[in-house]
Amino acid sequence: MSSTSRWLAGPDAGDDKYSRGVLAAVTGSLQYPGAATLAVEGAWRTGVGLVRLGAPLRVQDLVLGRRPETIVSTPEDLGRADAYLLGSGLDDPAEDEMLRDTLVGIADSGAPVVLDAGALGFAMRVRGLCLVTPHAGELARMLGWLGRESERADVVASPAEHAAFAAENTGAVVVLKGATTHIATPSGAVTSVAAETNRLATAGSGDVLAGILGGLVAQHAPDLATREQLAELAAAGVSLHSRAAARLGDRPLAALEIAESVAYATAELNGP
Ligand SMILES: NC(=O)C1=CN([C@@H]2O[C@H](COP(=O)(O)OP(=O)(O)OC[C@H]3O[C@@H](n4cnc5c(N)ncnc54)[C@H](O)[C@@H]3O)[C@@H](O)[C@H]2O)[C@@H](O)CC1
Ligand SMILES: Nc1ncnc2c1ncn2[C@@H]1O[C@H](COP(=O)(O)OP(=O)(O)O)[C@@H](O)[C@H]1O
Repeated sequence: MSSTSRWLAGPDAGDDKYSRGVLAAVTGSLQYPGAATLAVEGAWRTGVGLVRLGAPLRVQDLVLGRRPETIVSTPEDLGRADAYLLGSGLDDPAEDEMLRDTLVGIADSGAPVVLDAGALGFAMRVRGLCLVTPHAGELARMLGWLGRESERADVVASPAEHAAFAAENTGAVVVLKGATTHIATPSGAVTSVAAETNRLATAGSGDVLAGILGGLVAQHAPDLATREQLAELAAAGVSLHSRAAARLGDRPLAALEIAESVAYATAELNGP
């Protein structure tokens, strides 16, 4: 079994929806409602057992219209999960005290967490395993919070080194997105995954990746013990995202198509 397909294996006869992993996502907002649909679709298509979504009512309705399998609630009433995805399409949680308290509670819970976009600021608070998924501009912002003032151009000029610095100083596994995605662990190891297609450069594509990573982390939460394993899972997720786009051919892509394609890309990567 390849290091990628190890993380993409399907259920066996003894499995049920709970043993296949429960992901709880706090994604989407009134400003960016669509990000929740993209992340939730990406997560479902990895084969996770159940996806819960905590979001405003309008966002819940949009997601249910697309994926009625999802269990929806407000963020405060999310319930128990094996892993959490926080942040894609989220307004700045610092502006909303109730939302911030909910995210702090999740960060403190010890469960594995994937942080994207509006929740990247929680990286230092997460007690369990933590994966963060910034693009170059977001990583520059994170580095400022860590006391290393940086511009997006600095990150682009030496991406692996900046990703490793952020990983070492937050304790999180950093997935620095781009045409080549650099995955850094706090010990300083960096794995680089070149995208199979530049068609991934489209709005919402990163929200789909966050959903994929959340879905995979939820499926493997019981056997994820180290940050090195989490980094290996992240590399598999990045390859899956890339394959999902590339298998659609060299044509313009919308992010939801990439999410839909994830299930078929899984089958391709797992081989016959
Ligand atoms: N359909 C959706 O709901 C989408 C939601 N998204 C969410 O949007 C939020 C912001 O993500 P970003 O990656 O845009 O954050 P960035 O930090 O790159 O940009 C923040 C804001 O700056 C502006 N901006 C930055 N670069 C620009 C440029 N070159 N030209 C014009 N405007 C520019 C945009 O208004 C943008 O929203 C995240 O929460 C993300 O998850 C995006 O993923 C796109 C799709
Ligand atoms: N030129 C490119 N070639 C290939 N993949 C890219 C390119 N630019 C960005 N990507 C990928 O597309 C996704 C974009 O994510 P992100 O920047 O968060 O956008 P969004 O916020 O719109 O979802 C990431 O997975 C990134 O690795």
